Amino acid sequence: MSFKEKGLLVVLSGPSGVGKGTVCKALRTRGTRLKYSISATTRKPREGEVNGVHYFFKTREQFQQMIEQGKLLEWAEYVGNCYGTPVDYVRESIEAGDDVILEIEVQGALQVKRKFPEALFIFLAPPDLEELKHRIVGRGTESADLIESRMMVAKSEMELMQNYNYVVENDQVEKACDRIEAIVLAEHCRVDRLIEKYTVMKGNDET
Ligand SMILES: Nc1nc2c(ncn2[C@@H]2O[C@H](COP(=O)(O)OP(=O)(O)O)[C@@H](O)[C@H]2O)c(=O)[nH]1
Ligand SMILES: Nc1ncnc2c1ncn2[C@@H]1O[C@H](COP(=O)(O)OP(=O)(O)O)[C@@H](O)[C@H]1O
Repeated sequence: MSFKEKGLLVVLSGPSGVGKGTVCKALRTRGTRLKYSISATTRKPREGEVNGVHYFFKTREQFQQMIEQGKLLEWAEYVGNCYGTPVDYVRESIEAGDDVILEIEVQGALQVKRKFPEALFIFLAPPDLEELKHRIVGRGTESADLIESRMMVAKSEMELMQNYNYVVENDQVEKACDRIEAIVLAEHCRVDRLIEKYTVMKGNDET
């Protein structure tokens, strides 16, 4: 008998503006074998964002209903808006043996850690806080007030990086992608070795 390998849940987290979205997009372009969960949010769509592609855009009432109906694996309020991960997509993909990546903020990542301790937690870190601010300003999607709020949150989020399995510096997008791919591959090898070990043990038991 052999054990069926489930997919990995990869949680990529880190402060706003560090480059989570950019790195995930680059991983997709490379064709890295990961499925991307689409979050629900009460934030208004930015220009060019499409419902069901970038986010599922919800009203506060609809979001509250999702929480009450247990439809979210985790959720968090972040700079005045709610964000959450629909649970069904994650569970079904993992059961089917597919790896899933969540690109979420730090509070949500801590909730996933309580529910899915076996997930792989990767903290994406900026080279320094000056560069982080530079990236948020450069993106041009936030007002001055919101930039300051996001920087305040970022500083407290940086203190939580010790809760993660890995810290990946996003100095250059392609290098960050290489590091993430290597971490996922190493985790698969580790799980493969464990499966092999337990399959042999079980075989010995049965003889
Ligand atoms: N907890 C949680 N955070 C999320 C989720 N989806 C997105 N986020 C995070 O919410 C924060 C704000 O997202 P957004 O408004 O799209 O801004 P941006 O990611 O900084 O461009 C980011 O740190 C996202 O990673 C989710 O489903 N759950
Ligand atoms: N390694 C990098 N070097 C320079 N700029 C980057 C890097 N990664 C991302 N950026 C830029 O930083 C800004 C924020 O990136 P984004 O992916 O939106 O961050 P997040 O999803 O973490 O909020 C974008 O303008 C993006 O082009």
